[in-house]
Amino acid sequence: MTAVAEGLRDVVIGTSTICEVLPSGQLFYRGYNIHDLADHSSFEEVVYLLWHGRLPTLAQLERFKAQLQQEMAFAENVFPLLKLFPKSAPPMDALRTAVSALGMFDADNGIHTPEANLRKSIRLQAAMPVLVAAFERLRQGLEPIKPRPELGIAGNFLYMLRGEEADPLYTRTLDIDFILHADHEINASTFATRVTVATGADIYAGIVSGIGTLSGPKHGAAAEETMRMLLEIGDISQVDAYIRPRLTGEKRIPIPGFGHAVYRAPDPRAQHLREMSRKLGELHNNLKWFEMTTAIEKLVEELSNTPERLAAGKQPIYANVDCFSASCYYVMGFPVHLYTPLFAISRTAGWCAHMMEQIQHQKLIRPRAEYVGPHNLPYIPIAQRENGIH
Ligand SMILES: CC(=O)SCCNC(=O)CCNC(=O)[C@H](O)C(C)(C)COP(=O)(O)OP(=O)(O)OC[C@H]1O[C@@H](n2cnc3c(N)ncnc32)[C@H](O)[C@@H]1OP(=O)(O)O
Ligand SMILES: O=C([O-])CC(=O)C(=O)O
Repeated sequence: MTAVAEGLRDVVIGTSTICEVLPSGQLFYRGYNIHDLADHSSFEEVVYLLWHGRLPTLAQLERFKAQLQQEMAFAENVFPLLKLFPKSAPPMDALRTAVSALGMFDADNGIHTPEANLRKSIRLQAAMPVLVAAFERLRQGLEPIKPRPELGIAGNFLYMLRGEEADPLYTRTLDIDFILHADHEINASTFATRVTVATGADIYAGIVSGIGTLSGPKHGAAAEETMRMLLEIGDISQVDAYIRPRLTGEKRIPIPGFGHAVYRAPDPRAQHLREMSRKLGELHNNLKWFEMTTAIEKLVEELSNTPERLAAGKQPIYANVDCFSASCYYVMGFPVHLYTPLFAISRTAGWCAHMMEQIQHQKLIRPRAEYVGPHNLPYIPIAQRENGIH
């Protein structure tokens, strides 16, 4: 058997035309630079790009937005179920369960034609923000609000969460955040969705796998962990005392929001989020979290930029996409437990694009493990086994 690739690092699982991640710190969706998309595009336009492989014309985008808007009420099928969940349920668990149930209301469930998969993707993309906002209101003891589809995905999400139309600056900030989080090649959750549909399972099953996989702190929950760390540190004067021992002490503890499995240079998405965090901080006259994150960033880079690490071919440890998302969301007033669901809303775009591509490939994904356990043990009948010696 070939050499073991722990964590499948740098293993190429197939070809794709969706997303290119370069270790040198560049990111492209369908060949378009993430910087151009973040500066000029809307989330809906990026979803169209990811699913259709080309940027839409104005008429195509209007038609696509209308399709998304039409499906925003679809999520209401599972509102009675959301009401049964405990208010203390982790929102990612609620989302995973709600999406799983929603599939049973979709007439296209189990139909695998490209047309049916596109219709389901539109329904899922429209449903995710509605489900997240509705469950958050229920958690707060409030009734879910009916969507206002004409506000678009980001605007309607903010409206459904707060019961009032959001400031256009907030809507645009969230829209850019969704663009930046929409896709990232074969990250863990996208891989999980591809593995799921490669068996012939439905894309609802794939999204359930994706949500479950995104919920871990090494992946999608890193922004929540970053914010909890910022709150624990409490003040910029405490940054050094908190970070230094975790990076250089006997027992190393990973710093959330830093490091990446592919990038060996700064994550190109972080620069947009850093700037957004600064602007939001200025707007609210609350630069505390931005400044604290920047101080951590400077220290982590400095402490990881050692001659020993560089000699061993390791790079400084840079901020990833989750690092400055934390302070952006906090200043925008989102509860910390909503940060990962926000990620799931945007990543649905990438998950669906990858699942639709995977279904075209029609190849089961089935890697191997190198077996290193014992061989050929004698089978001892249960009555003769003693204290684990058998
Ligand atoms: C959307 C996303 O999923 S982005 C990632 C979100 N996750 C996080 O922010 C959690 C914190 N980060 C991490 O745990 C890691 O960086 C991961 C899981 C993302 C990537 O892990 P790996 O691929 O193993 O990282 P990599 O091989 O580049 O690590 C190289 C070295 O840097 C260290 N390192 C990497 N990230 C960190 C970090 N956040 N804090 C401290 N040290 C780190 C590793 O311990 C390793 O050092 P060593 O070889 O001396 O033991
Ligand atoms: O690509 C990865 O491994 C993680 C990541 O940045 C993402 O999913 O956005």
